[in-house]
Formats: sequence, C-alpha cells, structure tokens
Amino acid sequence: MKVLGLILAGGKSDALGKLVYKRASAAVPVFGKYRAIDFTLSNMVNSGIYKVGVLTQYNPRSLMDHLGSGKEWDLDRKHGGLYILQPYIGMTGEYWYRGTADAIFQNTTMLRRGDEDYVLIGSGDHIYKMLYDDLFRYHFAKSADITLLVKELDDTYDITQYGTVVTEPDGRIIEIKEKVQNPPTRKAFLGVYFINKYLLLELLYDTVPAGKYDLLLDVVIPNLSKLRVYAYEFKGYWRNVKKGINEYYKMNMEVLNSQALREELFVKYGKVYTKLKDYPPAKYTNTAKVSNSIIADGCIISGNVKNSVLFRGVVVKAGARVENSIVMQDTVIEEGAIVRNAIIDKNCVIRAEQMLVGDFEPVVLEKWMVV
Ligand SMILES: Nc1ncnc2c1ncn2[C@@H]1O[C@H](COP(=O)(O)OP(=O)(O)O[C@H]2O[C@H](CO)[C@@H](O)[C@H](O)[C@H]2O)[C@@H](O)[C@H]1O
Repeated sequence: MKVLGLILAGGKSDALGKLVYKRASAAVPVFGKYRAIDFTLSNMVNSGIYKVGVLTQYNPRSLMDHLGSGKEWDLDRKHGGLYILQPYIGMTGEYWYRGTADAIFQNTTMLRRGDEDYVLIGSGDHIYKMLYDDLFRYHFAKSADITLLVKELDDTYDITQYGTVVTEPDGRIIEIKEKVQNPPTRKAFLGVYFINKYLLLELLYDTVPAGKYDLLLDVVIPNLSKLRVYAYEFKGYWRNVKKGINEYYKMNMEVLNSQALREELFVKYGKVYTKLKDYPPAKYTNTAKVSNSIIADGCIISGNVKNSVLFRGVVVKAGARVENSIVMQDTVIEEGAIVRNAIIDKNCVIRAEQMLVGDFEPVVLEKWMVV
C-alpha cells in the first residue's frame, strides 16, 4: 500500500503570542534541539511514508529554512520526497488557503498525479511518537472510510480547545463536537486523518467549491452517518504546541521530569530527525552547576542551571542563575542575572545582575530583546 503524507502547517496561532511573531507554530523550537514539525515528519518517514507534502501559509520562512530539501528526513528523493505546498496565484484565481480542506483542495494535482491510494493527514504542531502501521491495519479491519486518531485527554488539557468524539462500542464515530464547553466525552480528536485518496478527492470536490473550507467541520462531520468513520485510540504522550504558551512550557518541563517520556519521545518508535547545525560541543566551566536540564551543543555554562532547557549556543555566565526556564539559541545570560519561569527567544541578552522572573505563567522574552 502506498500512502501520501500531508502535514498541515499553515495555521496561525494567536495563543503562542511572541513565539510566532516571526515563525510558524510548526517551526517552534522544542526540547533544546528540535522543531515541532520534526515529530510528525519523523513519524511518517519511520512508518515508511516517503512522499510528504507540507502545507504552509503563515510565516513560512523559518519552517522552509528548517525543512530545506528534506535531506535530514531522507526525503530528498528523485521519486517522492518532500514537497512544500504554499498558496499560489493561478489562472483561475488567487487565494490564500481558506481552511484545511481548501489547502488540500488547492493541491489536488499532487493527489491526482501520484500513484498512492491512501492519504495520511497530520499536523506540524503535534508532539508525539507513533508508527502508523497499527492505525492502517485497524482502518482495514473495520472497513472504514476514514479513520481518525483520538485520545482520552486527562484534566491537564483544556478539553474545550479540542474536538471530541462519541463512538459506538466497535469504535465507529457517531458524533463529533468541535471545541464545545462541557463535551459529552474527553475522547479528543488528535488532528490525524487516514483516508482513501479517491474518496478524499470526491469529498473535497463536493465541499470546497460550495464555499466550505474546513476538513473536520465541512468534510467529516456532515458525512458521519453516510461514511464509516472510525476512531483509532492513541495511548502515548501527545501535546499540541499551537494551543499556547502554557502548553508549550508544560511539554518542555514534562520531558525534563520523566525519563520514561524521554525514552518514548526520543528513542522508541524510531528516531526524531532534525536539521543539524555544526556547533561545537557544550562546555561547563569550573564554576558551573547544572541539574536536571537539557543543554544543547555550543552552550558555555559558568553559572547555575536547574530544571531548564537550553538550546544551541546559549551562554550562562558566572554567578547567573537559570531555573525552570527555556532559553533559545545564542541567548546570553550575563554575570549574576536571574532567570526563573521564563521562555527567552533566540539572540536575547539578559544584562548582568538583571532579573527576568515569571509569576503564575512563564514570562516570554522576544527575539533580540535586551533586559
Ligand atoms: N489555512 C490553512 N492552511 C494550511 N494549514 C492550516 C490552515 N489552517 C490551519 N492549518 C493547520 O491545520 C492544523 C489544524 O488547525 P485548525 O486551526 O484547523 O484546528 P485546531 O488545531 O485548533 O483543531 C484541530 O485539531 C485538534 C487537535 O489538535 C482537534 O481536536 C480539533 O478537532 C481540530 O479541529 C494545524 O496544524 C494548523 O496549523
């Protein structure tokens, strides 16, 4: 079976505030080394999907820079490989992608010309590790038309931000509530669709030209009684970067605090591939004190670092303290400065003896700012 992978990565996330002023949410840096999209992209490649289209729109520059030719994911290929699908001006009009269904509809040429029979649609914002083979098997065992990935979300998630599904005992979805207060279940849709390509094309042609642009609301939900839509339950760790600063902060801290999660995300179910930069190794000087932290290549640590994620090239000078924080590429924390409960974007400077301390929520410092 040949599967085409499509990754939706064009949405705008107001909830991520300053972190997406200049980048797509799928390009948000995570865990000291990766960008969010690395997870879905690696999941696809690790599941044998070697033709992947990434649908971009909002702030695509850093995402495209990160993806390059697709080499890091083994997707620089003569047949298949990586396709960046941006909105374009054509003979019949010029449209931005008006929604997720429209984004795919505007690229139906890729679907029609390819020799794949199935399409797996995912999102660039999701952090999880999974090999999709069992989902494919489930889809065929149920003779499903569409299979959606779902997960029972505990109360660390704001369920009102997700679509939730009601299923029959055999897994068939009979109702989907999109982002409602008090949903009937906490079984959330995780934004992954598996569908026969020809069925997808038919559904898109019925929907998008009629002015309906959303894949879930306009394509799946109205067809629930007509089509066999099944829920495949995911049991592993899953978070959505796009849902906000707190969600982003939480996931970085969760990885620091659980060895099992570290194994699940970085070791099991195949590797996570990313664009590598050739920074020198990290260095700790004899005044450094570091505990429970991720320290990426190129960092030079002379101060105290605790429960923090430091991306490439961060400098923490002597007497500085960094706690419960995320510090992005090439930021400098000068002598005696205190950084606590903070997210600092790349290339910032915290001057000597200054403080940057978040209260109930992490404080976020924008790129190029000096405190
Ligand atoms: N015009 C466009 N062009 C290209 N890409 C675009 C796009 N608009 C959005 N996207 C991308 O598509 C994905 C889905 O984004 P949406 O804004 O449709 O929904 P959201 O993630 O809030 O909820 C959805 O995903 C959550 C799970 O995260 C479900 O619970 C919920 O039911 C479902 O609607 C994201 O990766 C986004 O970046």
